Amino acid sequence: MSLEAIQYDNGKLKILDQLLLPAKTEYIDIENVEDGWKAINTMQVRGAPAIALVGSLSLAVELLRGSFTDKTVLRQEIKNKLNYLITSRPTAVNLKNAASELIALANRLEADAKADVDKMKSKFVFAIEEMLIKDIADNMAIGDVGAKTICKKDAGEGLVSILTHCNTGSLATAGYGTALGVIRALKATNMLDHVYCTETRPYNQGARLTAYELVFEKIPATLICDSAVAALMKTKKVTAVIVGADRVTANGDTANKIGTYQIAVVAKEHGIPFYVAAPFTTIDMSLPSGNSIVIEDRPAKEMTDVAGTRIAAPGISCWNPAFDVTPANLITGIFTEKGCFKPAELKEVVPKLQSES
Ligand SMILES: CSC[C@H]1O[C@H](OP(=O)(O)O)[C@H](O)[C@@H]1O
Repeated sequence: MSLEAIQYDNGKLKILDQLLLPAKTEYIDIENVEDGWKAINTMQVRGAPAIALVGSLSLAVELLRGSFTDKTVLRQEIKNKLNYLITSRPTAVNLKNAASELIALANRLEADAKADVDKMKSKFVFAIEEMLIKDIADNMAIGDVGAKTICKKDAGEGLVSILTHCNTGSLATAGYGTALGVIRALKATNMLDHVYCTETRPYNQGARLTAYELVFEKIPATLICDSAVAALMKTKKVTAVIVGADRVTANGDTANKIGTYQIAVVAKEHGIPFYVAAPFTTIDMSLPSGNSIVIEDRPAKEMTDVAGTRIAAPGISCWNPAFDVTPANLITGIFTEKGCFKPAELKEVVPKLQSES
């Protein structure tokens, strides 16, 4: 059983407070949208897919606690709450996509003369619960696509060693993970030799979360400093780099955790393939390139303090962007549940696949 970032059962929502990991495993109740917004904004829960799920589920639990007599009032309430939720963190596209789909669903349900307001609410909540189940299935498919691609193109005769950055596992999704899902799939097919995970300063998703997941599942792994990536590639075997994504634009540029861009540059220098793993809906065709992605700035305190103790010199100014953008020319392929695509293929394949779904 993997570590569960989200526990949802019949209208009750709990999240694992990831700010306390790995020292403490503590779940907190999410009873409404305000709780959901705060948990996402403070990064008690994080990871693009998990953010979308917790935001949507926080609305579901709030609606289940409330009662409505009018479908128009319910639809407007849903729209207001979702537009508020997407202000919690701007860069990852998953919550924005979920909000757009759920607002469109609310409009359809309001227009459905056969559904009264109670039926509208129950159908809306059921749709959110289905998102949770779909996320788990999609993650398994991403893992399968990634593992098969790497085994076919990069493994050669031997086992593979993978470098990953940040956390993209069960603590960032509803289950198997994205980049870490590919690693799990490689392990499951006995193709994995070793995993290197970066600390991922300043929130330390790698040291605190990815290392925790890898140790928990007895996956052979080594933690490295963010600054050790080039030396690792120069001195040890790295078959491929696999990272997650918060948003992929139409030309294949990808926003991901700060530090991803420099890993891609160093991978190019060493001739190591660089893959992105993400749900298909992370591809945002409305943005032509990475220049259009809003990059979230986080508080300086997340850099200057470690475990509540200040380590940076008082008075120093800080720049703490949560993400950076890796240009498409540094990306070998993008693993999604619908297949592996080269960045240059997106403009052609994405519209076709979107029309099929
Ligand atoms: C599958 S999670 C995608 C993405 O989210 C992480 O960012 P954060 O921890 O700030 O939410 C990181 O960029 C992961 O790659």
